[in-house]
Amino acid sequence: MSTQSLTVELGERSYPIVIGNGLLQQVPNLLQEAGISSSSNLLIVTDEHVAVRYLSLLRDVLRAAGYKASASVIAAGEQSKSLAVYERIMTEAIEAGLDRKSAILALGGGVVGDLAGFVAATYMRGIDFVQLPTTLLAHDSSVGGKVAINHPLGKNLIGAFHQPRVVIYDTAALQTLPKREVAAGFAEVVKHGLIADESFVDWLEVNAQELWELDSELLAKAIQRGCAVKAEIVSEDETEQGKRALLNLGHTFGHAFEALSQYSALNHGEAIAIGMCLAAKVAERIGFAEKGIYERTKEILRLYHLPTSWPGELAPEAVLDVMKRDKKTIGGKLNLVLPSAIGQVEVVKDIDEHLILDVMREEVEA
Ligand SMILES: NC(=O)c1ccc[n+]([C@@H]2O[C@H](COP(=O)([O-])OP(=O)(O)OC[C@H]3O[C@@H](n4cnc5c(N)ncnc54)[C@H](O)[C@@H]3O)[C@@H](O)[C@H]2O)c1
Ligand SMILES: O=C(O)C(=O)C[C@@H](O)[C@H](O)[C@H](O)COP(=O)(O)O
Ligand SMILES: [Zn+2]
Repeated sequence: MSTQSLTVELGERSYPIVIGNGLLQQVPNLLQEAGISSSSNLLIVTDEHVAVRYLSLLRDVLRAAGYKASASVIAAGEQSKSLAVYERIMTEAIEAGLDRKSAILALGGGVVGDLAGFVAATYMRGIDFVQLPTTLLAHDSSVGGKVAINHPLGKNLIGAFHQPRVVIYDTAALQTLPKREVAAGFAEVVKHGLIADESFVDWLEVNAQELWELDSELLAKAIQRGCAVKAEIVSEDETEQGKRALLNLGHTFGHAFEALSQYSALNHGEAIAIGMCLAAKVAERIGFAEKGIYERTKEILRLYHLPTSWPGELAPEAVLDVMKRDKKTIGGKLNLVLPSAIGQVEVVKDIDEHLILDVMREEVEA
């Protein structure tokens, strides 16, 4: 497969997303093209699973090209998106002598990208960072500049908008992903189809088996289309004044599931898969979408081995309380992203909370 590139158009802060097999070897060249010089120290942030597979390779190619890079290795998993781990990386950045011309390289999935990006956004009031995604889900998290850590009371509540200088996506890394994480990544791929492109949803249905087996040509197409949907929306509305909220399909429910399960029982992709089903069911119930959208949403997510039913013991009332801390909630009013058809979504305001509770209670009993 050849290397593909697309651009997130943001004026002076525009940047490329470069996608290809074996791209970790090309990191020094791509850093130079992005204007990241070898005069100041770099800090690679990664997690323990990724470090054992890819850290030496990255350090070796950087060293050979004259870059000096320290590494900060965090525990794998969502619980690392915390103030405590943020503080630890900050300390390591200071000890490594990072200055205002330094850059942070986020080598990993969305946890590493969100956390390292937030360190970069705040270290000395903001330094450069580069996304080196290694999960399928990170086709979404590495693009768009939302960087954040979690609070026990709510997901991504502490964060910033800080765009990377370049996204370097080595698709070879996906071959070592555990299947549960492959499934999680497809939740966001499917989301991009459900938001913006019915024909992409059809294609994801037809090719589900080959995609699940990580056929490299098809996978690269899925990643490119997902990134393109995201890049276009981010280019129009970088800081979520309007349209960008559409990328949050399923997330008001999903983020509440994650927070209530202490960021451990469900991963992000699983949580938003269930969330997208609930959004479809609410949409049908209020007459916003035609009957059938809930079933089709569930079916496509099942093709990718994702959960579609209520997560365990969580009480709907508790879920609703946490949903109210969603960043789309304004003046105490919940705003939900709902599908009107496959490939079309809108933010719907002032939905009766009792109706949302009824839908969730039905799911508990189903
Ligand atoms: N900023 C955004 O726009 C955005 C978008 C979507 C999701 N997110 C965030 O992304 C996070 C989820 O990201 P994720 O699903 O990538 O999770 P993750 O970063 O926790 O990675 C999942 C697991 O896969 C392992 N792993 C990563 N790459 C591997 C590889 N190549 N081989 C083997 N194992 C590998 C990790 O160690 C981890 O155990 C959530 O915190 C979510 O909120 C952010
Ligand atoms: O980039 C966006 O905008 C998204 O909403 C993408 C989501 O997949 C992602 O999970 C994001 O981190 C959620 O943002 P939040 O503002 O709801 O925390
Ligand atoms: Zn998400």
